[in-house]
Amino acid sequence: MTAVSTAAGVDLMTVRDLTVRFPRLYGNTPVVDRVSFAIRPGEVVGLVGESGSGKTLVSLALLGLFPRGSAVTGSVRLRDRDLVAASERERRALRGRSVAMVYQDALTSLNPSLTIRRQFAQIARLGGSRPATELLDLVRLPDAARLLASYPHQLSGGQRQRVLIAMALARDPDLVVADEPTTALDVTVQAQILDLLLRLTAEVNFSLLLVSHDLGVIRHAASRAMVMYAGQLVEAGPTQDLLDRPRHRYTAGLVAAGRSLEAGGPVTVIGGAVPSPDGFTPGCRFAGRCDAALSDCVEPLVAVSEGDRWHACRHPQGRAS
Ligand SMILES: Nc1ncnc2c1ncn2[C@@H]1O[C@H](COP(=O)(O)OP(=O)(O)OP(=O)(O)O)[C@@H](O)[C@H]1O
Repeated sequence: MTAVSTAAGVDLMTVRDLTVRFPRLYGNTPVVDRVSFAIRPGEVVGLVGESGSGKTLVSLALLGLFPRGSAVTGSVRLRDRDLVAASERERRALRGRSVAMVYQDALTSLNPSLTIRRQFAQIARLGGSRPATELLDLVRLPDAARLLASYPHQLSGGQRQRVLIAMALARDPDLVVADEPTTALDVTVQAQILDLLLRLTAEVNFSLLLVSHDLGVIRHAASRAMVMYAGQLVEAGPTQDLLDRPRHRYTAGLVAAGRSLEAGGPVTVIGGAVPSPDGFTPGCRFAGRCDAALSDCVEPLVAVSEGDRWHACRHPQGRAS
């Protein structure tokens, strides 16, 4: 495992040996296994990995969110506070203020029965330091009066995602965790939202952890990238180096899979790492092999080892044999 280490005292967030288990489900087998990295102020870091590799659990841990039934060890230090050791009350106080999250699907993240104005008001009650109109301006949403009076379903996907980003910035966080922030959007809107997020990191001055299965997004946006596989951080480093000269064979597989997809090549096999009482079982989460065409696939790109071979993969459900 390659840990990212930076000079002590400079880092904003330092994760050391973060391990997450679900004892009642998987016994002693961790689903996140001794993950260590650091994020510096103002830095954009990419986190990639196949479905089920642990990206979301790591992202949530940065907000001090630990799912029910999980047993968490290691440390997640935000400046001088350890979120793992902190009480739930302390974690709640830090959440949103120091670290905020932008989720993939704005439609489900926003409350469908409240106007955007009411949703901003709720955040203001939690201690939001910027008025809604200023936040909407920041995310380049014109016509604030009309927008604030709207319900989420009355906005376009891109507008909703901008609203979500505005809400994440309401309390001036030091770190924003964006979990697949553009995946649910049209391709042209994806690029706009990504560029907006990047511009805001400099303008508003926050660090960004960008979780994505899309290597193009990571290459474009992140100066440093980390790769997760089966719960472990298997490789980390400057993005360009990591993607051009991957050292870990999973990263090499992921890069090759990405190229195959870009070239419009066929998508062959789905795979994943399924935690079981005996440890991680490499293989498909749903079934064995699949020769589905790309157009039949519905899940984000993953790559999988099958012996020494690596494959471009998408969701094969219904097509697996
Ligand atoms: N609340 C939970 N209870 C039990 N197991 C969980 C829970 N959350 C995650 N897991 C398991 O932990 C592993 C890592 O999950 P996680 O959601 O972090 O993966 P991921 O890399 O974010 O995947 P995806 O890209 O599909 O979102 C998976 O095997 C998942 O089934």
